[in-house]
Amino acid sequence: MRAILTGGGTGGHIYPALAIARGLQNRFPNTEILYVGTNRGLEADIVPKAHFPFRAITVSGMERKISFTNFKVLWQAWQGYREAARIVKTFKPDVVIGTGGYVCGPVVMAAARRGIPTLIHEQNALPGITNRILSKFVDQVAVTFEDSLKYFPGKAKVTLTGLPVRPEIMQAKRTDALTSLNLSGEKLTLLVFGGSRGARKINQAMAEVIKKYGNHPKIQVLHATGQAGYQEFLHELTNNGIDLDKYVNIIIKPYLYNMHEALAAADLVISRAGAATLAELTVLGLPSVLIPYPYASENHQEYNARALADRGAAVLIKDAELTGSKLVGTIEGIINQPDRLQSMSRASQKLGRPEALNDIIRCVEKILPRQ
Ligand SMILES: CC(=O)N[C@H]1[C@@H](OP(=O)(O)OP(=O)(O)OC[C@H]2O[C@@H](n3ccc(=O)[nH]c3=O)[C@H](O)[C@@H]2O)O[C@H](CO)[C@@H](O)[C@@H]1O
Repeated sequence: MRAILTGGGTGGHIYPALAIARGLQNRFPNTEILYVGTNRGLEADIVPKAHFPFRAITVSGMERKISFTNFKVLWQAWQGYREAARIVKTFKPDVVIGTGGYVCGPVVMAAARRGIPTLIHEQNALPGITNRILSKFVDQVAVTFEDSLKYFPGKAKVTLTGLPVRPEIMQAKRTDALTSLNLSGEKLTLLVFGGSRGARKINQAMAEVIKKYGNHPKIQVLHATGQAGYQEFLHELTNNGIDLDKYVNIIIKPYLYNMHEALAAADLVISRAGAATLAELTVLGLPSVLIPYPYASENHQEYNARALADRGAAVLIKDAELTGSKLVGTIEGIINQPDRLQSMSRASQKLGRPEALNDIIRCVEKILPRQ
């Protein structure tokens, strides 16, 4: 079996593609993978490190208004299409799988035009433009959120699969995680982070939360500021008269490399609303306060957050409305009613899709020619 995976720009498109590549190799031993991306996207760095062969094509994103740059982009798209068509012709894949981002366009189109089975995976509740266009040409569309089904009208070929999460996230044990993170088993754990790069706005609001819960007998906080915001946040705390050395129940880190343990230890999560984060929260049935990143393309994080908030699994706070006191008030409103925490947790669990990877692989099987 030979498969081309394509998707790129940000980690949000690349990690699902890598998970699917590994899933295919487990299901079909001897699967040969080729990953097609661009040299400018993060995939050029991440994919070779994940030990998959990588080929780059020329392609870049359109501006959303008519401009000279767009003519250049169209010319590049045509070049990219020809490069993709050559790669598809020589690699002779049995299936081509796209996970979003501009680079998917020419690669998946080139395969579809040659009659090669194609599948795309959409991570967000509001689908990206490339996937919306490609959905008209591919054999299967796998989606993460029920809310995005309406953007893909060809029902027969659209399947709600969810987004694969890292295996260690489902395996981590709470008691081991608490010990490893130096947290207490007697306190309620608030886990706070702002997506993989952190979020300044969330950090700013957290100063008040830390002031409120510093040395609280029943509550502890694990907060990842993002690498870039760490020093600034520590200064902010000092300026607010907060001396972290005096608080035994507050842990501040630049980044959580052991997110599987942090999630296993958490009772309530405060974060942005990226698709991977939400897949992790729901697979574990974690309740959350979500503050969508407002500058994500077409504000898609708000749609992701609403998919949870509308079903009672999360409380949504708009970034523009976020203040320290609003965050404290929202947290208090949840943790002071034990029933609410539990009902949010049950609603979150209902949305979790621990079988996401297997379901995506089953979609691939459906379109493969009979062996
Ligand atoms: C800013 C932006 O446009 N982000 C988009 C990007 O997500 P992006 O990949 O930036 O963000 P996600 O929330 O999807 O994932 C963040 C990942 O980082 C991990 N993590 C985070 C902090 C930390 O300290 N340690 C750690 O391990 C989280 O567990 C999660 O697995 O692609 C996703 C899928 O298309 C979109 O839904 C997001 O909106």
